[in-house]
Amino acid sequence: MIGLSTAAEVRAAEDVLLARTREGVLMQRAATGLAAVCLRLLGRAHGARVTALVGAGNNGGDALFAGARLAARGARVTAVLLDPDRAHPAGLAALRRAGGRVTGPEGPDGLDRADLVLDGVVGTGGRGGLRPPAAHLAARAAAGPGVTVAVDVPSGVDADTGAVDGEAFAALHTVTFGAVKPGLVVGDGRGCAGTVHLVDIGLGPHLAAPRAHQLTDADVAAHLQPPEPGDDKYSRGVVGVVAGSAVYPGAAVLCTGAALRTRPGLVRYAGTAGDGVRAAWPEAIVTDGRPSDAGRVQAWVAGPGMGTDDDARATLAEVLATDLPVVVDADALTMAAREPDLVRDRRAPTVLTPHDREFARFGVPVGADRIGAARRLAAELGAVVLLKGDATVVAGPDGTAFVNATGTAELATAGTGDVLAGILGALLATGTPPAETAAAAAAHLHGRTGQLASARGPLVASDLVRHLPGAVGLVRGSATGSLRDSGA
Ligand SMILES: NC(=O)C1=CN([C@@H]2O[C@H](COP(=O)(O)OP(=O)(O)OC[C@H]3O[C@@H](n4cnc5c(N)ncnc54)[C@H](OP(=O)(O)O)[C@@H]3O)[C@@H](O)[C@H]2O)[C@@H](O)CC1
Ligand SMILES: [K+]
Repeated sequence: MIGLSTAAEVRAAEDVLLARTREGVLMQRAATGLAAVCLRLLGRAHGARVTALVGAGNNGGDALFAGARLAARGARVTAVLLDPDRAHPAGLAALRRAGGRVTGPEGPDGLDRADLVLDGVVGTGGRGGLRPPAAHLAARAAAGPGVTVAVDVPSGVDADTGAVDGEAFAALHTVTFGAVKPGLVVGDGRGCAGTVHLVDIGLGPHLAAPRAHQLTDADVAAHLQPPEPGDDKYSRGVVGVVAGSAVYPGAAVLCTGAALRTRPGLVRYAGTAGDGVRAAWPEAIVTDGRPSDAGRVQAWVAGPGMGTDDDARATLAEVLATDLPVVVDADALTMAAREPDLVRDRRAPTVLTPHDREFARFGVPVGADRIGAARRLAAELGAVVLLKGDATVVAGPDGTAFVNATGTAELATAGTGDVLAGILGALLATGTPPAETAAAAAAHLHGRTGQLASARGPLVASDLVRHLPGAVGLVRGSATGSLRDSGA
């Protein structure tokens, strides 16, 4: 699990460490790690052209010291000082000693010929979008040929929320220090940060326990264990699905299939799309009656394609009145937004899975702080909120949050939400992980499935169902190191 630490949490840990280390040690650690990543990206130092955009704070200091290291290895480094009178004095001296050139914001900056552009305008001390002329230089860097590398945080991005209020530096890579900040992996900040590289500067023991996390394949694999010799269809979790309708059985078919393919135990379906489900999934146990006719289940998935009429409302209320975990998706969200008391403070876990428009029906639009928004609704309803997006956010009522790392734009197509709901039902049915962890694991697996299903071209939702067993295998395999990266 990767902890996501806010700027204040990082600063508090830095303060403890600064008091115990010689002056400048932390910045040297940061600059050394930054220069090492730049060298890897450049492939060579000698003759490489590097332009560093340098603000007046310590973020600029990091860029200057890293520039000095690159210059000492033969790179042609130009530092563009945005506020020449306030540039980090020791960093500036080091760059000059190493043979780097220095110019003001109006001077010759080499941006249009640079092999690499370092963004040291502003880091965790920033407020709001970039000011001119930094905004102008950032736009030129993005349009130029150089690899763009943000120092700690892309300037203009809110390190805690990922909000961009105005202009921000568009980085292909971000080298961040001490801990990954939430703003690098969520919201608009995710798009500005590119690939995130974490440099250890020794903060670990001093960091407060993070309240937000990213799961890795290894974390998710722990919830996708193969069956053991004593397992049977009941011990692997029985999922109940209320979804779809006679006219639109598709959602029921996708949701049921996803639950079956995630953990092939037992799926019971109750509703008017029974014929469609029987035809597609003979493995499912189908009743055309009410949820109470379905037999014993361990978690319910309610909502995809079920409609919002009186009958659908009664079905949803019946499921929510049980003491079982319930996934509230799609049409069920519309009904829950009308009547929040249906879901508020149930004793068993409830997981709501809104996209932005569904979220707004609960009263307040998502806004730029997606983690904050999910936490607010989760606390208000006493439920887990899974807020869908490029980087899906999960929040529990106690504020524990997760940001998904495996999302792909290919998942933005009809029916993929029905598949996610089915995966989530399967992971909730065993009741082992806390519901927010199960929801985060479901989002992770859904993303991995999307990556797999779109490896050779665009996907449709039923491709996801077909690729689920492969994705489960991929996640398990990556976790033991036999396949691909860690998934973070
Ligand atoms: N502490 C440590 O030991 C370590 C810290 N480290 C590093 O320090 C960084 C934090 O440094 P920091 O606190 O000095 O603030 P920083 O991010 O440089 O910004 C302040 C400057 O930005 C300016 N500015 C603000 N908003 C702006 C905007 N929208 N657009 C343009 N400018 C804007 C603001 O201007 P002012 O408002 O004062 O006019 C001020 O000049 C951290 O991210 C990491 O890189 C590492 O070396 C590890 C050890
Ligand atoms: K920066």
